[in-house]
Amino acid sequence: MAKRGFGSANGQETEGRKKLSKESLQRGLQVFRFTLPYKGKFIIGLIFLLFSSLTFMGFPALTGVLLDAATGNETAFTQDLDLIALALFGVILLQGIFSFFRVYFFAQVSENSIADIRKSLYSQFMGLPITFYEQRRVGEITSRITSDVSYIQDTFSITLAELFRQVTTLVVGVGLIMYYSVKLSLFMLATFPVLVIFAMIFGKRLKKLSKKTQDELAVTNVIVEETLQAIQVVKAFTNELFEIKRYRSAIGRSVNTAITTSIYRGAFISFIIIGLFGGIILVIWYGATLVQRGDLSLGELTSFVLYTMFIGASVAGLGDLYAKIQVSMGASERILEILDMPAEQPELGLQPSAVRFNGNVRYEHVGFSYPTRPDLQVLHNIHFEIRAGEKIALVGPSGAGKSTIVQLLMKFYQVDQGSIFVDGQNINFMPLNDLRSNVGIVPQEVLLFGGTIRENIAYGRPDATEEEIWEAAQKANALQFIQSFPEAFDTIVGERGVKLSGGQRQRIAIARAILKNPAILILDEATSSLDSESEKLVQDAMDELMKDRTTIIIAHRLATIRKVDKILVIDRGQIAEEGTHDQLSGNPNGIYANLLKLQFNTVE
Ligand SMILES: Nc1ncnc2c1ncn2[C@@H]1O[C@H](COP(=O)(O)OP(=O)(O)OP(=O)(O)O)[C@@H](O)[C@H]1O
Repeated sequence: MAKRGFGSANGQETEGRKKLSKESLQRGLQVFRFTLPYKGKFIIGLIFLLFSSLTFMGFPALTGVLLDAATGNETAFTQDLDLIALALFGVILLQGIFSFFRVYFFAQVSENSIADIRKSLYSQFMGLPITFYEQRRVGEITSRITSDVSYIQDTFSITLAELFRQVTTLVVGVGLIMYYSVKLSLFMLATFPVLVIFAMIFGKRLKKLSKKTQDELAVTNVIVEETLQAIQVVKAFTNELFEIKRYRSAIGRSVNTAITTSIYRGAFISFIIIGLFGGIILVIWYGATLVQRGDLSLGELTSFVLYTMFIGASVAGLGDLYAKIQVSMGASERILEILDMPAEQPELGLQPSAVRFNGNVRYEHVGFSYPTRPDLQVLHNIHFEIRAGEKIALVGPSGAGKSTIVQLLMKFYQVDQGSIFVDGQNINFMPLNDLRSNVGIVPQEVLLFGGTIRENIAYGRPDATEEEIWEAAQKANALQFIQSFPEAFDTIVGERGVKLSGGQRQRIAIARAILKNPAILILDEATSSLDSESEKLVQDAMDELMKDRTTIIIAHRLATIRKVDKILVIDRGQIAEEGTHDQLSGNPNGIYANLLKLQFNTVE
């Protein structure tokens, strides 16, 4: 039952951490185009960042001067300890103020540009064709707008500033220590490469283990996600214990890996502590000998040691920043890849279409295979015509291609062979908005959005008035049950609301379609049968909806389609028979007559 590999959103984090190549960097950096509208604020933020980094670098120097003044060393620019201490306060105060503005301006840039990225992504999601969604998991797509975007947000708000700060610290710091003592600086810098090489080897191993821990955790999350989604199945098969055991052993594995990882992490941290502080002890020791020889003052040594610590911290920080940048470059590549995909209709208008069709539909020798399964031809030479206002029914065995025929009319997919015409116009050369706003659909499985019944009906036409909604509900035979709820049209439905029955949901869908008032209607009959009273209410509502509209009914119960103008029997992607109910049932060897017999017997 478990869908292995589902919910890979967690794995994405590590997956996306590719090595930075020149091309990936160039591509990834394009995400900065979203900060362009805020470049003024970005530059101001950068200036404050520079100020705050530089003032911070004044702190060790002044501390050294304070010590030199205290020990009566002539090199101090003043011997007034109070004044130097005040200057130290001043530096820290300035640093605090600059930091405030840096955070404030960077937040403005990052929040606004991240919001812009999210808006663009969502608009793009709305505009991408159905095939995009068929080739990807929903979890994978949503992680673009959730986790990938947050990686970039981190970059805009923290990582970039940190990078800038660390580099400034490194450059200015190395310059300053050179100024204090070239000898000591060279001695200090000689200890660094050793530390860095060790840290890199350790770090790599740790990264691998962390990935393994994450993957193990992802597996446990998949179990929770799946079983909670399909809790009814778990309970129906009394597999609770089985699932508990499965979850427990997955958790056990993840704990074991996490503990092994923590040993490495602990070792890594102690290495850094011992290595780094060991290095500092060496520097202090060598520095002390220089002080003893009179080559360096005590204050200078103190400043030197403080700068060394700053430099050490920024080198250590840079590795972490590099990893973060890798992740966000990966995330930005994935986001840009989606933004650069061709949308279904580039002209996606915000205005509803004003074009009104008559409803003449013609399929001319249509052949089709789904883009996801190009080797399987689903439709062959489908050829028929419906004149405005006529009603036709598509019948045939499951998997014959009935739904595919109507999906092509909505242009969810492009036909491979032949063409489809609406009012004599090839739908390939027609604005999608015009086409789809003239086609209404009442699907088999009605999906309601979380919200009120009113909102769900108004989905057919968001600008509908209260009276129109009321009228549509009445025509759809839905008014009675809606008014039986204490909250009537304000009743919340959907996942966290009242659960409506199949027949009630269908009538909401019919009310939606009535509001939309399309020239062409597609009725996909529900396979699960309703009780006879509900069935009659739904059927009456459908009859009302079909009035004066071209209608295509995907029929599962043949009793409901006796009055249609034409029945097309679809078999293995072809029109096997065509005619009225009387014509088709008169042919005892025909598929339709046999289907009729079969259903008749089943009903009996
Ligand atoms: N999105 C899709 N991608 C790939 N193949 C598909 C897709 N949808 C349907 N198919 C395949 O196309 C064929 C026709 O399916 P279709 O849903 O049109 O049949 P149907 O007659 O409507 O069946 P039913 O009565 O069970 O709804 C089937 O073989 C099905 O597996």
